[in-house]
Amino acid sequence: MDFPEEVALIEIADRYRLQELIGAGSFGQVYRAIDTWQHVIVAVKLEPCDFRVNQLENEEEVYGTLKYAEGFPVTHGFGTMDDVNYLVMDLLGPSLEALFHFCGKRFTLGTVLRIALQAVDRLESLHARGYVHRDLKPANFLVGVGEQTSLLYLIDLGLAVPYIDIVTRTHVQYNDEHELIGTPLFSSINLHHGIAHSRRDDLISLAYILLFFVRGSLPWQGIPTSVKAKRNDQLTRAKARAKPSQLCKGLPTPFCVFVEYVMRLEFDERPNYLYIRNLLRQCRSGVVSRAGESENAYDWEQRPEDRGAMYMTISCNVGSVSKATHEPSHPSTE
Ligand SMILES: Nc1ncnc2c1ncn2[C@@H]1O[C@H](COP(=O)(O)OP(=O)(O)OP(=O)(O)O)[C@@H](O)[C@H]1O
Repeated sequence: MDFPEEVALIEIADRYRLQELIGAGSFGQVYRAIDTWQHVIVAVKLEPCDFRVNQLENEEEVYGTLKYAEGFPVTHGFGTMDDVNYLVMDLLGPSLEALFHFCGKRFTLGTVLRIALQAVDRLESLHARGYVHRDLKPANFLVGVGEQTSLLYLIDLGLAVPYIDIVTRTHVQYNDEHELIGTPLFSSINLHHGIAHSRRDDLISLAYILLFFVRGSLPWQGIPTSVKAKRNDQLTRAKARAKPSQLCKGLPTPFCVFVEYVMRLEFDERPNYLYIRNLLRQCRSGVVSRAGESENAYDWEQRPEDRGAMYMTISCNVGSVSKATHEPSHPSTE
């Protein structure tokens, strides 16, 4: 489908009139749109049918299994129009990537822990349905809109795959011949070694994301992230050198215990989400009692007068600092 300059001329499925581009990744473009039947605003993700790998159908299917789970957008339609696949879903707010930039590229520990507790819940929900996400990064966590601005959503399930074999109902077999999929900055060392992605790798990515938020950077940032083996060796070595105790320097002990725990998980081990939540809660009670920090505000909510400007600045999440490696045969974007 050739897009006219004026996107507002495009109506998807004779119903969803595109208004504005609000996000773009390696796979598709996401538009704010108006549902002309229900008169509500929605998000429409578009993916060219002739794209090298079509993922939108998979994404729709995985969202379908999460219909009643908190913190995942509800989908309202999927189909093909001309040569474009479309997925209609709830419109959400800015991503943690955009909010991180808005807050000067660092979050306080209090905000990181609030994010962490919700993110663990999202992963538990997804894993309970038999899927691993495989592309966790700040751009894939969004806050809600309206009454839901405190709720963290997990999106972009196009790369999600089952970790349970549907025939045998057992965990998929260990295999170390996989290409790296996902976002190299946040991928676990297991994935650099070619090991199949399992639940532990989602949790390790989450740990890296949280460390990135609270430290402002990761030690291996800046190392080129091409899938070419040699360059990944460099990245793998840098990750291996960074011990949890160093990564967590200055952070409360339970946070370090959490990072060590997820890094020690076995390939097919069920993570103890309750244990993780308890560790994070222990950190949180320390933070709240020490700093007298407001229980209910994220960093980006601290100055309500900035909120309008914030939404103006970050309403268009086009582009991303951390792009994914989605397909083995194509080098990752950096
Ligand atoms: N439901 C939504 N509401 C509001 N914004 C959204 C929604 N879904 C996606 N976005 C925005 O669009 C961006 C790209 O979306 P998404 O990650 O689904 O696309 P992608 O092509 O798979 O991206 P990537 O290549 O980064 O994996 C998101 O980071 C987010 O900013």
